[in-house]
Amino acid sequence: MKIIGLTGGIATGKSTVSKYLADKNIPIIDADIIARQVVMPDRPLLAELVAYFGTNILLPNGALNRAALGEIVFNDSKQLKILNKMMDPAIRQAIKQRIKELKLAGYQLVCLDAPTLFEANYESTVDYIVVVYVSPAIQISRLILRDKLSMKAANKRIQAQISIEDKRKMADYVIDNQGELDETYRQVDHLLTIVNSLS
Ligand SMILES: CC(C)(COP(=O)(O)OP(=O)(O)OC[C@H]1O[C@@H](n2cnc3c(N)ncnc32)[C@H](O)[C@@H]1O)[C@@H](O)C(=O)NCCC(=O)NCCS
Ligand SMILES: Nc1ncnc2c1ncn2[C@@H]1O[C@H](COP(=O)(O)OP(=O)(O)OP(=O)(O)O)[C@@H](O)[C@H]1O
Repeated sequence: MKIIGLTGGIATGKSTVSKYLADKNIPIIDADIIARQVVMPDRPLLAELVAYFGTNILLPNGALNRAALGEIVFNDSKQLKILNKMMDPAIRQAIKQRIKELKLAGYQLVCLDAPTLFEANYESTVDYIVVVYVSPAIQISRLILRDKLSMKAANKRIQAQISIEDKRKMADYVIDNQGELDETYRQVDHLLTIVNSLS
C-alpha cells in the first residue's frame, strides 16, 4: 500500500485536494480530525491538557474550548511546543492504527492529510510528499476570508508553521492551488498517474 502525504500551510487548500481524492475513493486519514478525536471529553488526554493549561480551556459542557486553547498556543510558541508534545503520542498512535486497518482492508493507495507533516516528522511514514502551494499573500487572504480572523491572528497562525515557501522545496510534488479549482484538479489527476506508476 502506498501513502500520499498531503500537506501545505494553513488554508493553502489541503482539504480541497483531499475532498477530490476522497471522491475518487481514495481513503483519507485526516490528522486534524484525529487531533479532535483524541481530546474528546471521555479521553484521558483532555484531563492532561486541563491539568496543564487550566479549566479555562473547557466549555461549560466539558468539551475542549478550541478557540481558548488556540488563543494560548498560537500566541506563544513555547506553549504550542508543549501542546504538541502532549498530543503527539495519541495522534501518532491513531494514525498508525488507521494505516494498519486500511492496509488490512487491501487498499493500494491512501492519503494522509496532515498540516504539520514536516513539523511533526511524518516524512518517513509516507511514500510520496505532496505540498499544496499558494503564495503567502493568497494564503493570508484565504485564511482571513475563511476563518474571519484579523490580520494579526491570521499571521500568528501562519507563523506557527514552517513557511509555505520552505515546504514547497521539501515536496516530491507541488500542487499549485492559486488558480481556478479545475486547474488544481488537473494537477491532482496528474499526481495520481505518477503515484500509480511508482513501484
Ligand atoms: C490548538 C487547537 C485546539 C485549535 O483548534 P482550532 O479548531 O481553532 O483549529 P483546527 O484544529 O481546526 O486547526 C486549523 C489549522 O491550524 C493549523 N494547526 C493546528 N495545529 C497546529 C500545530 N500544532 N502547529 C501548527 N499549526 C497547527 C493547521 O493548519 C490546521 O489545519 C488545535 O489546532 C489543536 O489541537 N492543535 C494541536 C494538534 C495538532 O497538532 N494538530 C495538527 C494535526 S497533526
Ligand atoms: N483554487 C481555489 N480558489 C479559490 N479559493 C480556494 C481555492 N482552493 C481553496 N480555496 C478556499 O481557500 C480556503 C482554504 O482552503 P482549504 O480549507 O482547502 O485549506 P486547508 O489547507 O485544508 O486549510 P487548514 O490548514 O486550515 O485545514 C477555503 O475557504 C477554500 O474554499
